[in-house]
Amino acid sequence: MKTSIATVSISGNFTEKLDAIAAAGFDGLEIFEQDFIAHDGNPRDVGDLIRSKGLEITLFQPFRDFEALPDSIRIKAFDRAERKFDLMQELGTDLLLICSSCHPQALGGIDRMAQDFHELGERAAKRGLRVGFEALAWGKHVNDHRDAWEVVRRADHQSVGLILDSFHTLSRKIDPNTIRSIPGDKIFYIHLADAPQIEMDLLYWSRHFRNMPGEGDFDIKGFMTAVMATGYKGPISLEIFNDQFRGGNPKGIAKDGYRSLVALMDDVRCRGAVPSANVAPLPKRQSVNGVSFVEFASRGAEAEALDIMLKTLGFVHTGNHISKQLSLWTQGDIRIVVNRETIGFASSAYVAHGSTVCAVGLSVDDASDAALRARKLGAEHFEQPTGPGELNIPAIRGLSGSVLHLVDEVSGLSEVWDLEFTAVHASDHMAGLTRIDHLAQTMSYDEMLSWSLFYSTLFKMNKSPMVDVIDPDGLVRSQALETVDGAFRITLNGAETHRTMAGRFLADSFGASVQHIALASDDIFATAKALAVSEFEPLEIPENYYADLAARFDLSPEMLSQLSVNNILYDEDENGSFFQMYSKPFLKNMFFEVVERRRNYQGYGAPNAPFRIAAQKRLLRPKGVPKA
Ligand SMILES: O=C(O)c1ccc(O)c(O)c1
Ligand SMILES: [Mg+2]
Repeated sequence: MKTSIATVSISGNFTEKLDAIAAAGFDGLEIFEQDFIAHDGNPRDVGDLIRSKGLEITLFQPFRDFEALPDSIRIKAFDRAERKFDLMQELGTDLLLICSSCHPQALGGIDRMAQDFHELGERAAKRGLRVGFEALAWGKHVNDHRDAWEVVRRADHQSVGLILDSFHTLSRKIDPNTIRSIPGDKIFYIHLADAPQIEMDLLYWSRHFRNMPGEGDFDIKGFMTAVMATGYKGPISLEIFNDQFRGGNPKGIAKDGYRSLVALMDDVRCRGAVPSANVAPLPKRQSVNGVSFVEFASRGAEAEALDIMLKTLGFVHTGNHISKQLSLWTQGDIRIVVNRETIGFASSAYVAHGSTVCAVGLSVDDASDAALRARKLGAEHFEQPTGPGELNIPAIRGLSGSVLHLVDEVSGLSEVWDLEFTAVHASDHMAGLTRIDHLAQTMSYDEMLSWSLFYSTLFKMNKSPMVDVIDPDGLVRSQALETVDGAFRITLNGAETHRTMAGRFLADSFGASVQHIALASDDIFATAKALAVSEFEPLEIPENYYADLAARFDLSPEMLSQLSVNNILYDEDENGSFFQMYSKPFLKNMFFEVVERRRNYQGYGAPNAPFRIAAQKRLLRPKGVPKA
């Protein structure tokens, strides 16, 4: 099974596209005609250049408005095709994609189209070339792969086949299982693209919003499983028209594409649809059992401020590292490490970003398998020298080069705390915080698809629908990913302007990172009481908010007054209710959140975000100072 990608999917000039595609690991590429025309090299040299990078040209496309034209312009269409055949022979590729006609004069008629394709097949065969017919979702007469197949079937020529494109089939909600009855050897090529489920004009949706398999909402696995059932053995190729990607980093986008394709083929293989010899299996996707630890890189006064914040949140400084300047703070199952080292990875993270979450430990069933899967999907391995008595925990690079450690029980890695840390204080005077409910990572909006693909391909995690978070100074988009049991939750918050709280954090910390950590309590009112004793200062929520709560929900006066006295925010969904309390912002716009989920509430309190952000911004922007 060959992997391929269309040049149109990648940003940059032609050479940058080729380099990025080769570096990502693809077997081949399809030349999108515009990219070739804009390039200044002759076709023979372009072909040689591509092959010198170890890539095959799997297809040339698109050839438009060919079939079922009236006689007056039909001859010209065949002449155009001959010119493209010349070009393909120079380039060194044998397959031309013909997309269904949008020509205003196209006549339609299955047999007329089939006749045209038969004749074109004859001409292609003379040169050892082939043509494939793809139904555009907005084609004038053919806009459904079943009709395109009927044309190909009636053309009855060995050099004429069908090209399927997941976007055109799934955007029109055509059942992909209709593909199963097409003979695999008559399918010449597969285009794969996902897309967010939005109601819009098909052409506009396709040309601007496609994304990598797994990044959108289409059932790409169902589509691919049906394709594989036909016995199809040709290339699978990404064809992604996306405005963000056009302006993105070529290498990063190519890498995401490869990751999405490899993960997809492995998922399809797991469904038994691909002979296992065809695709090497990846170690299986694992769930995440929770956040094992969060590590901050910090120094001096900022580290002191962090210590104080942890203390007021009821954490206890329980241990110090045997050889490094690492202090461990614990509460319930939560571990927070403050790293004050002046050499090594955390120190570099501090120099680059200031005080920051430099590492996160995720607890999984099999850490080395999880690390191997990640590396096979293109994640960067991380290792740093270990001192005497220290364990080498499998790790990969995550957001902005931070480190994601994978910790399991099997290999004794979870005992690192006993082995590497000496006890300082016994844990007492806790505020009832039990575990990390979720980590919130802030990034630029352009990075969101990439990181959501990262988590969903590495681990067994589901995406929630994206929500808009209204900041007084702009919009922030938020995408949550969570394991089925909710043991690990992460929210990705995408900022587009530096004026939002998220955008300011991004600018101040020179890159994406964890902006807040939500800590779970089983009884938020008891926690609030304990936190008052430890002098925790909650973010103050205005009375207007509580007056609105009284109008929106059926809450008792006692409950409303308890919420208001404790500055606790409230939300509910059909499964349960949610309570949230925030810290004031500290360091560079970071903060903690305390949450209680009752029954089976699944969200993150998105309706409360505008009020929380406004309250935080009141503290960050002194009164009377005009906004920037
Ligand atoms: O948007 C288009 O015109 C277009 C062209 C070629 C394709 O393969 C395709 O899927 C769409
Ligand atoms: Mg296509």
